[in-house]
Amino acid sequence: MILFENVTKKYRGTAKPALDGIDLRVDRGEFVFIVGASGSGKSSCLRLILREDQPSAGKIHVLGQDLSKISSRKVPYFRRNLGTVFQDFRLLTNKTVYDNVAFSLQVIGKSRGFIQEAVPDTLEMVGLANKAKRFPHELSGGEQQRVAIARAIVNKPSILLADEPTGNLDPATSLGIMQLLRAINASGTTVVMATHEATFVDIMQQRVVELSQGVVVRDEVGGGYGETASIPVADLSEEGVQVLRTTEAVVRAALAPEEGGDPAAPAQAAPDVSAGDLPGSSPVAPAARASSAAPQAPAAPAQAPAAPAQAPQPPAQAPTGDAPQPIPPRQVTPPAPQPQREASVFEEPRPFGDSDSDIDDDTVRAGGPQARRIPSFLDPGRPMDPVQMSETGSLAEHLGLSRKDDDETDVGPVR
Ligand SMILES: Nc1ncnc2c1ncn2[C@@H]1O[C@H](COP(=O)(O)OP(=O)(O)OP(=O)(O)O)[C@@H](O)[C@H]1O
Repeated sequence: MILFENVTKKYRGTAKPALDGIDLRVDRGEFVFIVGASGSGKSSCLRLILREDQPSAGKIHVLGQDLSKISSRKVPYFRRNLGTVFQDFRLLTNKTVYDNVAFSLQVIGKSRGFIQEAVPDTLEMVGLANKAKRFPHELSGGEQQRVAIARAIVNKPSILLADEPTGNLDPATSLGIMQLLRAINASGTTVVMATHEATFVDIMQQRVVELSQGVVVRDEVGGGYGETASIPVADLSEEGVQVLRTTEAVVRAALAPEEGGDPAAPAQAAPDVSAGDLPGSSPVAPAARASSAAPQAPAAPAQAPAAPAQAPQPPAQAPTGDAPQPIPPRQVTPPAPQPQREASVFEEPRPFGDSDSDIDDDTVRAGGPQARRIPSFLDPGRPMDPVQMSETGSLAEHLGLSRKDDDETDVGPVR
């Protein structure tokens, strides 16, 4: 699907190449993190895949095409197969959410009927069906990134390239974005993501390609960001470390594959971390914080831990002989479950005082005065059937998202 053969990229006026003899193969359906210190060549790599730039030496094939043979005139057609997401969202500020997503289809000449069907479906998929009429400045950062992701996937690209997609987001919001990228990958889209986010890379146990000064120094499946010399350790405050650890506990429980289960299937037992564990929220009980802050410690729950409710899901793809051989997932010990509290890590700040009518009923969880509004497709307990999804190509449908929601009245025709 993506093949780099001895690729070197040297920018004009620079002494050292940004990429130096890279060999890389990414197969269909993979989720690959590209990590490395600032300046190690991650973005250069993505730009070459996108054919925004050409290598100084070596060959690049993407989707079976030799990129050196694609004429400039045909590059836009080639790019229709690739979705891109960036750290800074890059939304059109004078267009609504709906029109931002629709625009990417209009420019490639999709019919009005196609657009009117595809855009609401995709907005549902990213949990923004009820915000179609908003403008970017009326959205939170996480919501803006979800618009950018909707725009990137609305034309069902084979490959999604993400350059630091969570770089401008807080940890809890980033988690929602990672869940979304993972769901998109589970539906069959190959995802290549450049990132500095050690937490997600460590926990998601996907393939990790590490660059150092333009050279691949590590390429492993199920690897972590962890103890790599080329990654700068962030200068975090005590509070920052605490937030990161708390997030790590949440992410581990929500995203890590179950032991012996399918890496593409979401963990069935939601972690017991409430909004109180998240930055900017009220303090939590010491016991809860302690369990979150020490995710590796053996769980010693007072009550029997929640057993996985589902049998392991089938893999999204049959492994190919060319793909790197998976290594067994690392032992992951989620924080000890605590009854009476549900995960609410997907809840984002609601700075604009949304009324309840703004919320899709399907996303409101029953149970208690503080029923949380979690887009159902982001619910870590929600089973996915990637095989079924890939058969129809409709992620929204197989995530159980009905189109009979309030977005039908919310979105208007393309202007
Ligand atoms: N257009 C350019 N002209 C000259 N040098 C460039 C250009 N783009 C990137 N470089 C250099 O190439 C090297 C790799 O840059 P690149 O942006 O690919 O790294 P990166 O790993 O994505 O960094 P970061 O994590 O900071 O985004 C750096 O030394 C950078 O200064």
